[in-house]
Amino acid sequence: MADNILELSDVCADIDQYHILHGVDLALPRGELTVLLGRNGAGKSTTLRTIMGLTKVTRGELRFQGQSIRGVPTPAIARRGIAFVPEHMGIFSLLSVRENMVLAAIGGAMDEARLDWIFNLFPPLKRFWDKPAGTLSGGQKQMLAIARAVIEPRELLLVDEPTKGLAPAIINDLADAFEELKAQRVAILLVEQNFNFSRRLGQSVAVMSDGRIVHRGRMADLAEDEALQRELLGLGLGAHQ
Ligand SMILES: Nc1ncnc2c1ncn2[C@@H]1O[C@H](COP(=O)(O)OP(=O)(O)OP(=O)(O)O)[C@@H](O)[C@H]1O
Repeated sequence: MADNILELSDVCADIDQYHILHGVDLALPRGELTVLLGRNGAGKSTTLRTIMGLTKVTRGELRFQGQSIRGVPTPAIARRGIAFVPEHMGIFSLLSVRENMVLAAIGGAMDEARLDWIFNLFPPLKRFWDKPAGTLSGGQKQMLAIARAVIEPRELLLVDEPTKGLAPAIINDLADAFEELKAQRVAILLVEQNFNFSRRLGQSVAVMSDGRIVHRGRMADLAEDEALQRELLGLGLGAHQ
């Protein structure tokens, strides 16, 4: 059997009275970056929130490191080693970059060596260390949000659309940082709409449609198959430029 860090089988989830996930089957290989693709409204963000225990699961099973996390409270899921960077990043605008990081570290103490590694990953955070997070650019805020998620060693990182609204140069810096996280063998589930970014980083890929996974495989195979991209994602030639 493949060595999967997280497995979802037949997961159904509701938001209020709405059925949003309709039987999600997903397996994340340990130490790999998996991209979750799909059109707007397919259920990608809801899948991440469901893994974190933030939606009501009505059917199915979620296993992290072989153990069920269905019904486990969100803080306990985080303590088991899953970090979540939501689309809106969850940083504190009025607090400094340093204060944001201190709040993210368990017990408030930051490991010096780990902080050096983070500064190397995201140099602007060192430059703006004592500045309010609200004064950072969009890309720098995204860097801070990811840095907060990895200030403690993590087994699995869930990141929702980190490139949304960012300029190409910053997207490139973010891609470099994800390469470094991959090199550390952190498993990552990345929700993305930017196919070029996804293609560069993804090892495995899953595609969602209408609350289900409709394709799972190697990213290299999907990247080569333009007909499949069109069928699954509606991508035109523009995605390949
Ligand atoms: N709070 C909510 N109340 C009702 N419906 C919701 C709520 N949040 C999401 N939905 C619905 O759930 C479905 C899946 O949304 P979700 O945000 O998970 O999709 P997505 O694939 O991440 O798309 P996007 O890229 O647009 O965020 C959509 O039809 C959306 O309208």
